Amino acid sequence: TQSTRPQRLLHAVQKNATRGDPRSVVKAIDNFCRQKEWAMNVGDEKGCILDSVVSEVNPVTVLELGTYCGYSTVRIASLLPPRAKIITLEFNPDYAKIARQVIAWAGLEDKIQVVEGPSGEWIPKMKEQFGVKTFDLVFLDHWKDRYLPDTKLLEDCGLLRKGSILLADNVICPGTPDYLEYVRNSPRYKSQYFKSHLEYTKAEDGLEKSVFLG
Ligand SMILES: O=C(NCc1cccc(CNc2ccc3[nH]ncc3c2)c1)c1cc(-c2ccc(F)cc2)cc(O)c1O
Ligand SMILES: [Mg+2]
Repeated sequence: TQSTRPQRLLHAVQKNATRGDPRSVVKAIDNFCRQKEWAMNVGDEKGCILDSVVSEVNPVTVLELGTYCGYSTVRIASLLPPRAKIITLEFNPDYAKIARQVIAWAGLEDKIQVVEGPSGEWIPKMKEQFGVKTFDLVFLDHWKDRYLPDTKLLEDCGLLRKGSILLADNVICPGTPDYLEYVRNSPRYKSQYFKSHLEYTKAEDGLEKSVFLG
């Protein structure tokens, strides 16, 4: 039977990256996507912006919406302080299966919890299921029409505190117009756009960083 793109991406990691070396896993995925097949990882250019935001925030609790193959999960987790944790939600079970193996290859299982299911169901359960009080950083990279409803859900569930950072991928391509309008016009957020390019291409894209003001 034909393999899937996530399976081929995992094989490229297992072939080219060093076990236990997260940066080599990131490099192997970027090389695979540049040389072999495009895939919807945040990529190396936007990934550097992600790295700088993570390093600046130094989060203890991170929520990622949309794991895919675990590229940004590994990128973020490799920068976290020792006791910090990242919970990453993935709706597609096939993606989750691959992501767990990519994360294991990077040796970051202890810092990452991959949770399968839709954000709309899991966000209201974060406190009771995972003992989360609030998130220091949320990375939004799932279905683009879910960014706004899930942001409102995070607010309503009391999962954001004064100073929590939302970092959203793809605000230009594919685009998240309703989300952008909300975080840029709401008095409850201070927003900043980081212009970049769609992963592995010359098309414009960018990340929107929004600070929750409480
Ligand atoms: O659409 C995108 N990513 C999201 C996505 C997409 C498919 C499946 C899932 C299933 N995972 C999922 C779903 C719902 C969920 N709820 N909670 C968790 C959760 C997880 C997620 C995307 C597209 C492009 C892109 C494509 C084509 C093109 F030409 C230009 C650009 C570039 C990106 O960087 C992208 O991130
Ligand atoms: Mg994305």
